[in-house]
Formats: sequence, structure tokens, C-alpha cells
Amino acid sequence: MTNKLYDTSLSLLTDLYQITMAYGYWKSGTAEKEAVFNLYFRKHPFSGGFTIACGLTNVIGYINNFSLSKKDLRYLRTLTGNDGQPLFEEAFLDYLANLKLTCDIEAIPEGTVVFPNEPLVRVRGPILQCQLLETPLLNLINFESLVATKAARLRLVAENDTLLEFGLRRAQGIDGGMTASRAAYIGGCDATSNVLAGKLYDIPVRGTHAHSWVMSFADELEAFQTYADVLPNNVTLLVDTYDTLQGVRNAIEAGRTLVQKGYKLAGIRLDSGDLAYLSIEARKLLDEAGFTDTAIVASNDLDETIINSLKQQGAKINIWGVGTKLVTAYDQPALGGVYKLAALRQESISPDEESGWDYKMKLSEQAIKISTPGIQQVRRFRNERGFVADMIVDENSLNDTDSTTSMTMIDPLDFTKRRTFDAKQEFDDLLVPVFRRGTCVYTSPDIHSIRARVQEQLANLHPGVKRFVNPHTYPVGLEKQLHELKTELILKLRERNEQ
Ligand SMILES: Nc1ncnc2c1ncn2[C@@H]1O[C@H](COP(=O)(O)OP(=O)(O)OP(=O)(O)O)[C@@H](O)[C@H]1O
Ligand SMILES: O=P(O)(O)OC[C@H]1O[C@H](OP(=O)(O)OP(=O)(O)O)[C@H](O)[C@@H]1O
Ligand SMILES: O=C(O)c1cccnc1
Repeated sequence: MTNKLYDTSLSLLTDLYQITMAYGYWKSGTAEKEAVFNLYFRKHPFSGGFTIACGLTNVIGYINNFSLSKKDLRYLRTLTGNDGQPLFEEAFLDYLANLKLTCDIEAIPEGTVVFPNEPLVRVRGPILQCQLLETPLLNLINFESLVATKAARLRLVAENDTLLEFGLRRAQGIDGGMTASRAAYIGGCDATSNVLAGKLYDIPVRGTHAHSWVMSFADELEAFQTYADVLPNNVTLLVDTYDTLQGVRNAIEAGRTLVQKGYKLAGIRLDSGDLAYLSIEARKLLDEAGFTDTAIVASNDLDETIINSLKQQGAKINIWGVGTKLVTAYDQPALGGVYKLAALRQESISPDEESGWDYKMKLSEQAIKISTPGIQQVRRFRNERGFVADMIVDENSLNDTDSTTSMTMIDPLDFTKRRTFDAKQEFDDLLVPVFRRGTCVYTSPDIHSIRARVQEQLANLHPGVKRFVNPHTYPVGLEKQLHELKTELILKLRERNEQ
């Protein structure tokens, strides 16, 4: 990984079935057969209208470090089947020991807004290698994209207020905490309380103090004054240990001493009770005492709905500290990203000619679960007001169309809905080359640029797509040729099944 948390190789961070399938491909002589897999999700999290792509930097780190160590192989050698015999033969383990990834990988850059069914990552290469990457890629992209999306929603309601991520203590283990801190910053938080994330990922760190500080003194005023003496340049006082408004008065008193010494009372923090009422009353007390610049921080199981409601109630809160509900993505703890085979190289007929592709898809009774075949690109059309629509297009047909041809997009859920974009319509192709034959050809932007990208992207989305209640569906469709190809393939597969 880019910033190493673990001393051990992560190459076995996959499901056993990926390795048993890899063995199957190797044993049956198809390991090198060229395949294309797409990683995509089917539904936005949190009943929202957009998702933020995140996790690519860690995917790159994972792939760059992919190599099975002697210890990994020793472990695989111990695995047995239900007859007690080894699962894998020695020659396969030798093959794995020498395996170097040679895939071509395209991906949508981190911080981009993305929509259902769009490939966020496309992996093309020997099927055995593509298969081994399925689980780690999903693990890395699903969680980070989920948390980045949650943070982006919080940023939308927090508007220009400061947003702090306080989640480490309630996060899902070490990696849950570290990954969430990174994704939360990218999604729109201003800082984290997680110091290791600050160090490893270059995220600003911020914080106040806990109730234990106040409780460790005989009285609250003494606790505040001591804190202000020790850290006069970083004083945000938690005022709700005993009685919030009395706590504010004590903070003001400690603040007066700070001012006399040439420092300032940076803030107070509310962590219980009616945060709207208490912030309004605290603001009055602070302003009356001349502490008009002192910020009011609020925490206590906040999420975007509560922040929105507090704002509507006229709460005087400038800084929001959000922990549990952000880092655990409380109301939807997983993004359902999937990784599906989309094309397989045909048997070569002549050694001089490159053979074509067999397009592959998974059928389902539910239209939404039918995968899309082909070597896909996502073309995002835009105009001066922002993003207009995304079209999933097969790269082979892109190669066939010249720059003067218009393109027609079909709504996958209602084929009668069509939209034509003429050649003058501006667009960006979202998938960019990340690996070429196993070598990384992409430099991840620094974390601050990725974070800035999220806000630029959101500014290009219609407000209706960003609203929380019944958001408007951003148009995503299939390019006409790809749609026709998919329909034909569905009919063929259904016909074959009926026979
Ligand atoms: N004015 C408000 N409008 C909407 N939600 C609020 C308001 N004030 C606080 N909340 C939220 O309501 C929830 C109240 O939490 P809870 O019932 O635990 O109360 P509490 O005051 O924190 O109690 P405790 O002292 O036990 O922690 C929290 O999620 C908090 O952010
Ligand atoms: O509510 P969250 O969004 O998860 O934010 C983090 C919470 O963690 C702290 O509480 P905790 O009771 O653990 O410690 P404290 O004594 O510092 O309040 C803090 O006061 C917040 O309430
Ligand atoms: O610094 C804080 O106020 C903080 C840090 C972690 C969790 N809750 C609050």
C-alpha cells in the first residue's frame, strides 16, 4: 500500500474461491486467456442521487505490491480439501510464486461523481490475474467510496461551516478507522481527530478535549483555566459536563484570562442536550461577553439529517464534529459494488491476426442485475451549466466512429427514451489508463487535490440530483450500438437456456 499499515504481504487478502478458480484456470490451460472485468455498483448509497469514487490510490498501492511471499505460499501449501489432501499442487504454487501482474487497468479518478452501472475500474488481462484482483479491488473501492459519499453529503448540509471527523473510536477496526479518515477528508471534511491518519495521509488534525479532563478536576472552572494555561493557542472547551450554560459562563471566565495574556478562546463544544437551543443561548452569552469570534462546536451522534434540521432551527453552530455515523456509514454500512466479467478473447484462428472478443453477461430476472458486456468507457457530456448525461459506450465502437458522428444514448430501463448528442457536444471520457501491462502509468493527485475535485464535481451537478429526498436521477444510458448488442446477447442467452 502507499502508506504501509501492515508489515505483512496483503496478496492473500482475497476470498479463497478466487484462488481455487485461479487454480482451475491454470490447470485447464486457460490462465492466460484475455478477459475484461468491470467494477461497478447498482444503486447509490443513502438513497442519494450521487456517489463519490474513492479508493484508487490504495488500489494502486495494492497492485504495485502484489507478490506472493514465501510465507503466503507456505500457508497455501497447508490448505486441504475434504479428503485431507492438499488443495493445490506444487507446480501451481510455483506459478503463483513467480506471478507478476500484467493487466491493463483503467479507472475513474478519485473524487469523481459516479452513477450506477458505470465501470469505476476496468481490468483487462489474463483471466487468472483479473480474478485474483476481484475481492481486494471491491474491498478497497466499496468502503472508501461509501464514506467519501457520506462525507460529501455532510459537506452539502454543513455549507461553509467547518466539518471535523471524530470517528476513530467507533470505527470498524484499525483499517476501518484509517480508511474512513482518508475518505472522509476527500469527501469534504476539513480535518480529522485521527493522528495516525494525519501523519500517513497528510490530513489536517484538530480536536478539543474530553469530559474526563473536566471530571479530573475539583471544579469545571479550574479544569478550563488549567487547559487554557497549558495550551493557550488551542483552547476549545467542552462545556456540557455538568450544566451547559454554566459551562459556557466558566469558559468565558477562562477566556478572559486568555485574552489578558494575548490569546483567544477559540471555541466551546456542546456534546449533549438540545443543540439548537443551547447553541443559541451560548452564542448570546459569548457575544454579550465580547467573544464574538469564539466558535461553537457541536457533536453527539450527528449526521446529515440532524445537521440539516439544526440549521433549519437556527442553531448557532460553526463547527460540526461527526464520528460514528460518518465512519461506519451508519444508515448504509456497505456499497454494493460488484465485479463482473464483460468480455473474453476468442480463440485465435491465425497467429498473425488478433482475434475478436466474445462479449459476456450475467442474466437475471431483475433488469437492474443484468450486467453490461463489452470493453466499456464512460463518456460524460457537459455544457456550460455542468454535467448533462453519462453514456456507457463500447471502446470498439468508439474506434469505429469518427469525430463528426453524433451518438445516441438509450435509457436502459426504458428503451423508448433516447437522446442524441451531436459531435459538437463537449465530453470527457472518465476512465483513464492506470496500469499498462502491470506497470503503473498514473500518478494519483495529492489528497488535497482529490478533495478539491469532489467539490468541483458536485458544483457541476444539478441541485435536484444532490437533494436528499427523492433525488432526481442523473441520466446514464447505453450508447445505441452497445444497447443493441446487449439486447441481442440477452435474447441469445435466453434462447439457449430455453432449449
Ligand atoms: N435540536 C435538535 N434537533 C434535532 N436533533 C437534535 C437536537 N439536539 C440534539 N439533537 C440530536 O438528538 C440526539 C439526542 O441524543 P440523546 O438522546 O443521546 O441526548 P443527549 O442529550 O446526548 O443525552 P445524553 O446526555 O444521554 O448523551 C443526538 O443525535 C443529537 O445530535
Ligand atoms: O457522537 P459521534 O458522532 O460518534 O462523535 C464522537 C463522540 O465521541 C466523543 O464522545 P465520548 O462519549 O466517546 O467521549 P467524551 O467523553 O469525549 O464525550 C465525543 O464527545 C462525541 O460525542
Ligand atoms: O477532539 C474532540 O473533540 C473529539 C475527538 C474524538 C471524538 N470526539 C471528540
